[in-house]
Amino acid sequence: MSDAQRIPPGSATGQDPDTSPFNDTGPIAVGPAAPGCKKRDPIIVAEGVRRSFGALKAVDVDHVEIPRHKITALIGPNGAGKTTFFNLLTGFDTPDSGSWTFDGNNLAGIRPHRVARLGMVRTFQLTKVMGKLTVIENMRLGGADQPGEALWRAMFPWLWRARETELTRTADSLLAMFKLAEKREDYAASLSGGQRKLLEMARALMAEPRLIMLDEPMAGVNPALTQSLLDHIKNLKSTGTTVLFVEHDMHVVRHIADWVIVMAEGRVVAEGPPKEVMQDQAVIDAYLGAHHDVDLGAPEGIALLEDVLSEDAESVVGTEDAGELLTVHEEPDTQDPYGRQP
Ligand SMILES: Nc1ncnc2c1ncn2[C@@H]1O[C@H](COP(=O)(O)OP(=O)(O)OP(=O)(O)O)[C@@H](O)[C@H]1O
Repeated sequence: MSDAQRIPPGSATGQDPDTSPFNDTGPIAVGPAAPGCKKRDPIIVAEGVRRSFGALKAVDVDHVEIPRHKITALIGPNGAGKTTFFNLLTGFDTPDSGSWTFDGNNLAGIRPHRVARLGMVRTFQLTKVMGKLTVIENMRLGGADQPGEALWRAMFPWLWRARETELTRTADSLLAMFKLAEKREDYAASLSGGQRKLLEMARALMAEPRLIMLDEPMAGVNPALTQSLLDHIKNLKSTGTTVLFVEHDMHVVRHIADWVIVMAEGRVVAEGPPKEVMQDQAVIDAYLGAHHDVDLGAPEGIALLEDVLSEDAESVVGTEDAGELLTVHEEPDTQDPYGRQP
């Protein structure tokens, strides 16, 4: 299925992720899963991407492909190079060598705002919302910037007003979905850490990305919001948006990821479907470390790991919000924020 058939993210509420046309369940990889394996339909293809800081090889990726219309988790121990890899792919940092394409476009050397305009948008581990702007002002800033917009605005102010009205309608619809409507006029600085994460994700969706990259979306999010954030991520996939996210909470990874890529010391050491990856010896050695004796292939092993994770303040495991993801959403939002008729 092509990206042209995508549904804008803001209009996803009420759609059942399990019946979405984008939920094709065929194999993701061509052949067996292995580090650097080829995908049937990759949206990102990265080749020989390396970045060192002094003697430290922070990223040393030979080849990796990110599958289109899937949720891919990038996991690995602290310092594995995950955020640096995100920074490189999105133009926030420059590699020593390497190339990568997004939907066939070569992105090496392309600056972050142009990467975003091409449809690849990211959020940050430490949110970058503008504290001195209100929530709605932050949202409007995220709207996809149209070519020649400044000129447009100066010469045809009435056209700009129409565009601003459209942006505001989209923003309000996304704020409602992310349960931030009541905070619309508040300064972003007054939001909790978790609410800022939601705002950053909602703002990223204003650009109607084809790929959204989320750096630790759950960190700092209160358990009451975690479930709805997980639902939003699943919903994005059902609208045809590809998701790549960095996450430490294995419970989250296991529940929402279609594919997992494991990094350690800058390299891709394993990849595959979540269940398989969590039984991989390289992952157990590199990532699960102290819990290497836990058998993740057995229910007892998983229960034991969940006990360990439940002691982690950021984990939803063991909280009342843990459990299966909701696939039925409260009130379907019949208003399309992009103004289209059903
Ligand atoms: N600007 C920088 N200058 C020097 N070293 C850096 C810089 N950015 C990252 N590093 C180092 O590169 C390595 C990879 O860091 P990175 O933040 O990408 O890891 P990570 O996998 O995202 O870790 P975490 O899970 O803790 O966020 C680390 O050893 C880090 O200290």
